[in-house]
Amino acid sequence: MKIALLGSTGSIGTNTLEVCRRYGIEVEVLVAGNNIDLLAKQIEEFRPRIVVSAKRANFDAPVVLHGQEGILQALTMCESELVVNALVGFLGLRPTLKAIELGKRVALANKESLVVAGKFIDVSKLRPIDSEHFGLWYLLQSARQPKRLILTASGGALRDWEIERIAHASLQDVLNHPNWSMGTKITIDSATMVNKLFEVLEAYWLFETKHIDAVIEPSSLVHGIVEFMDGSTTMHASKTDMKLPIAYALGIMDEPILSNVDLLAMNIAFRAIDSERYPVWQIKDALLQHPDCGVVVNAANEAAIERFLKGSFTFGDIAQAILQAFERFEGRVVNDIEEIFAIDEEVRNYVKTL
Ligand SMILES: NC(=O)C1=CN([C@@H]2O[C@H](COP(=O)(O)OP(=O)(O)OC[C@H]3O[C@@H](n4cnc5c(N)ncnc54)[C@H](OP(=O)(O)O)[C@@H]3O)[C@@H](O)[C@H]2O)C=CC1
Ligand SMILES: CC(=O)[C@@H](O)[C@H](O)COP(=O)(O)O
Ligand SMILES: [Mn+2]
Repeated sequence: MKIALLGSTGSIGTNTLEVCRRYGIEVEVLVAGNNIDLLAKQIEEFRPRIVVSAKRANFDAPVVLHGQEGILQALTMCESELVVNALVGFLGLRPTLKAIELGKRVALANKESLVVAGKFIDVSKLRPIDSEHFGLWYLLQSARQPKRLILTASGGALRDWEIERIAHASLQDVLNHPNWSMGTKITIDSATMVNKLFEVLEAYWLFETKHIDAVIEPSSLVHGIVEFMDGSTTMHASKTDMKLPIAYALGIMDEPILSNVDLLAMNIAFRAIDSERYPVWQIKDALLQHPDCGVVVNAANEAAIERFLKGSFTFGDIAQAILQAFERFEGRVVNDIEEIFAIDEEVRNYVKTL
């Protein structure tokens, strides 16, 4: 089997390459952004036929492309039937759509694709990499009737902070995730709880139910929970290591991928998600009622994070921008995929004015 890997230099990308290394999977395409040095090392080891970087650069590969158009060209040119989309943000949407249009399957880490355009994505072509959705998928293999799907959240870096201090947390504070080592953007999303808001929408598109909720599980050892009609509740537990969901998404199953959790070291307790600590959580039900507004929340979040990283927004401003954008663009219905791109731009421009 060979794969096209988009986002090879990131947290999911490097974990994917570890899985490829371990199970001898050929990598036909490597796509990265600006981490040219790491990309060059990956090329030396995996010898891909096609390489794409954000900006024009020289690499030792038969085909070298660049930019977002280069990613789409690489997908068209490659033979791989499986594309791992580990790009971060809205930028990942066109590659997801293109891969599906070309008849390929997508191992999807780029949750933003589903958040903004779930309505236009054939989910039967997807294998979810997100740990909670992998956990839910695992639990849903039984033929029994589920009643409610529950995602777990770590609570993020600020989960034990006094609420009054949170609005002025620094980037360094926010990046101190308690359990997972991930890219900057998703780690910020974890601290605002936007990540879980996105995962609720992701679960809605993947599993076609609105009976979805989330709770905090501070150790991140339980990933997904299913309540069944008969009164049973099952939970998926595994170590905080993305190689398990990634391996399954690559078709490697029932292998000793990870060691099991140490039951005697587990101390599982659940907490409710509090909208005072995580203001974005107040729109969770409204967003499930209006899933087309995922594009609004995503664009506001990406534009607000950009301002936070540049210093013109505080951490607290991120949630406020999302809530204001959600109110302003309330109930938007999206009729076709090009409208997604138009709304995305409109919302980003709106956040610039705040
Ligand atoms: N990390 C995790 O454990 C999990 C992540 N996810 C999701 O997976 C996705 C990736 O997350 P993560 O790996 O943490 O993110 P990272 O920031 O670690 O990696 C992002 C990748 O995208 C590449 N990239 C960024 N901009 C461009 C561009 N313009 N052109 C080409 N490539 C680009 C980066 O390249 P470069 O670094 O070279 O600039 C990097 O390879 C996100 O959607 C996230 O929400 C979901 C569940 C768990
Ligand atoms: C590993 C993974 O799937 C992430 O999405 C993780 O869930 C983020 O942590 P939070 O639970 O803090 O959002
Ligand atoms: Mn997750």
